[in-house]
Formats: sequence, C-alpha cells, structure tokens
Amino acid sequence: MAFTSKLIVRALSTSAAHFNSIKTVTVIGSGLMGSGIAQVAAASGHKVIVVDKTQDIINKAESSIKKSLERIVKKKFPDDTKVGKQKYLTDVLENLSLSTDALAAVKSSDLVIEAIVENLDVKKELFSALDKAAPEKTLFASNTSSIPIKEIATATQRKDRFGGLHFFNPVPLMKLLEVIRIPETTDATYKSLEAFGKALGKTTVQCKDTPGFIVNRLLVPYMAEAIRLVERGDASPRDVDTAMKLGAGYPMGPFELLDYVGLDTTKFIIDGWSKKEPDNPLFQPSQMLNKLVKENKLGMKSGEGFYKYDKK
Ligand SMILES: CCCCCCCC(=O)CC(=O)SCCNC(=O)CCNC(=O)[C@H](O)C(C)(C)COP(=O)(O)OP(=O)(O)OC[C@H]1O[C@@H](n2cnc3c(N)ncnc32)[C@H](O)[C@@H]1OP(=O)(O)O
Ligand SMILES: NC(=O)C1=CN([C@@H]2O[C@H](COP(=O)(O)OP(=O)(O)OC[C@H]3O[C@@H](n4cnc5c(N)ncnc54)[C@H](O)[C@@H]3O)[C@@H](O)[C@H]2O)C=CC1
Repeated sequence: MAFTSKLIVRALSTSAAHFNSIKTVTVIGSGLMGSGIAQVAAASGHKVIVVDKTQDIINKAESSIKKSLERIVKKKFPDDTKVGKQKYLTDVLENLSLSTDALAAVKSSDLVIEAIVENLDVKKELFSALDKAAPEKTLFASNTSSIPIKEIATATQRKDRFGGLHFFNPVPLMKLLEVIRIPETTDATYKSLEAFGKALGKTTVQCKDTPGFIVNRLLVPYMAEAIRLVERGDASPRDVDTAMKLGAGYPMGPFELLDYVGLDTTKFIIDGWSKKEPDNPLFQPSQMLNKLVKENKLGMKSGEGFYKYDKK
C-alpha cells in the first residue's frame, strides 16, 4: 500500500513538475524565428540559450536581437532616461547566452524549442540526438510551419512531452502562438506549453496536428495563388501588393510577406505539401518560386526576392 501511494505521489509530482514550470529554455536555430523566440523568452524573464551551427551565425543573431530590442525600448520607455532603457537592455541580455553546442545546452533546459530549417530529416536527426542528451523532464517543441509534429516526434522517446509551438514573424510583434498537441502529448505537457506562451505575452490558440495548423492552412494557398496570378501575367507583384493592402486591409501584400518570411521556407512548405497531396491544385509547385530560390534570392534575408533590399 505504502509502495503504491509512493508511486502515485511520484507520478503526480512528475506531471506537476511539468506544469507551468518552464524557467530555462534552449532555442535551436538562431535565424529569423529562433532569434525572435529567444528574444521574447529572455524578455519575459526566462533563462535562454540560443544555439546555431557556427559562431558567425550566432553573432549575427545576437546583433539582430540587439537591434530589435533597441526598437522596443524606444517604444517601451518613450519618456524614460537612458538609465531605464539601459537597465531593460542589460536585464534581457543577461538572460541570454549563445552556444554552438546543442547537446550541452539542453542539459539544463526545461524546454527545447527547435527553429531550424524546414526539413523533416534534418529536424529528426537533431531531435534524436537531443533526446539522448536532455534530462527526462525536458519538454520538446517544434516551431515548424508545415511538417506534422507527430512525424518529427517519432525521432524521440518522449512523445508525451512533445508538442508544437508555432510562432509568427516578427516574433516580438506578432501576438499569436499556436499550441499544437499530438495524441500522445499529456495534458500536463500541453498546459505547460500553453502557460509558457502566455508568460511570453502571447495569445494562444489550440489546434490539432493538421497541415498548416490554422494560420498557414489559410495563408499558404493565398500566397501560392498570388504567385500563380503573377506567373500568368495577370498583374505585377507590386500591383498585387498594393491591391491587397489598400483593398483588403492587409498590413503587407503577399509578395512583401513572401520576401519577409523567406522564399526558401515557402518553397519547402509548398514542395512538402504537394508531395503529400499531388492532385491538390492549391499546393502545386511554382516555377517562379523555384527559380528565385535556385538563384539564392530568398527574400529580405538574402537581400533580394521578389523585391530588392539594402543589405544592412
Ligand atoms: C506561402 C506562405 C509561407 C508561410 C511561411 C511560414 C510562415 C509561418 O509559419 C507563420 C508566419 O509567421 S506567417 C507571417 C505572419 N506575419 C505577418 O503576417 C506580418 C504582416 N506584417 C505586419 O503585421 C506588419 O507589417 C509588421 C508588424 C511586421 C510591421 O508593422 P508596420 O507595417 O507598422 O511597420 P513598421 O512601422 O516598420 O513597424 C511598426 C513598429 O514595430 C517596430 N518593429 C518592427 N519590426 C520589429 C522587430 N522585428 N522587433 C522590434 N520592433 C519591431 C518598429 O520599430 C515600429 O515601431 P514604432 O516606429 O515605434 O511604432
Ligand atoms: N520564416 C517564417 O516566417 C516562419 C518560419 N517558421 C519555421 O521556423 C523554422 C525556422 O525558420 P526560419 O527562422 O525562417 O529559418 P532561417 O533560415 O532564418 O533560420 C534557420 C537557422 O537554423 C540553423 N540551423 C539549421 N540546422 C541546424 C542544426 N542542425 N542545428 C542548429 N542550427 C541549425 C541555420 O543555421 C539557421 O540559422 C522553420 O521550421 C520554419 O518553417 C515558423 C513560423 C514563421
């Protein structure tokens, strides 16, 4: 009897330990999304390690986080002295550390958020290695835009502690977070991920592990249709953008948004979905997109996509 109740107490304390207990976070991938996620997690008081493949990439991420923080302090402390602004910056940056060693970084983390390239094999390889290195209590989440969470989770032995945390670009400004559960995700894990999202100041919505979740399931066909319209020669990217901003009230036109999210990521998504549903006319690969990606015109991040950008 005593043995059974000890077991029950242990089971309860394990799930309670998972609920709302996220204080330390490792973010893997320090590109557009990873740097934004790391920034908002650090700004909301979490201790964050952000990891990428090389020191050079990590240094670039650090400087883009600093730039974004500078824009935020301007708004947050409009009348404040330099001292208040400096303290905010110092506090956030103190919560952030940088690393190129993912396996060491996850050892002290309550939560690992993966934000690397949108490729199932690469994500699985990473999670398989992390699964062996991370403590048992550590929750895993992917920020994938389009890959089923259940397929990524197969690389681990912790499907019960696995979910999706889908952020939006730019992470410091976009208020939504989609929290995804797979059948194996426990309630404690789900609640913990949701509570983490709220602690970041995001509004969370729940969605099953369905292709594109909510936002991308609607957004990707819209963006792809905009490209098809231009491919047919019916209108220019500039006019489509003007039309959707002034005629439909969108903050960015589809081509501005495509350049903003990255044409390589968009291509990965469309190619992946068209492979799964080759007859779905909404997911047909685009020659125009393929050509731009082949030429390394990936959008704002490479200096050119549908439009040209000044490299800063
Ligand atoms: C085929 C499809 C493939 C999908 C691919 C996968 C994608 C996904 O999985 C999910 C996604 O993320 S989808 C993309 C979602 N994002 C959007 O739709 C963004 C749309 N754009 C906007 O909301 C605004 O233009 C936006 C909020 C960006 C900027 O606002 P404004 O237009 O008013 O422009 P600004 O005047 O430049 O900015 C307003 C204030 O915000 C500050 N700011 C901008 N960027 C910042 C950043 N990164 N960090 C910190 N602060 C920032 C800016 O300084 C400005 O401040 P104030 O001047 O003080 O007002
Ligand atoms: N771009 C967007 O607007 C959004 C993208 N996403 C998703 O977020 C993920 C990342 O996308 P982005 O940040 O746009 O890509 P990105 O290309 O800007 O950054 C990816 C980063 O991951 C790094 N990386 C790749 N393999 C790695 C590994 N094994 N270990 C450590 N780092 C590695 C790369 O060096 C790069 O810095 C993708 O799954 C994408 O679908 C989700 C929401 C919005």
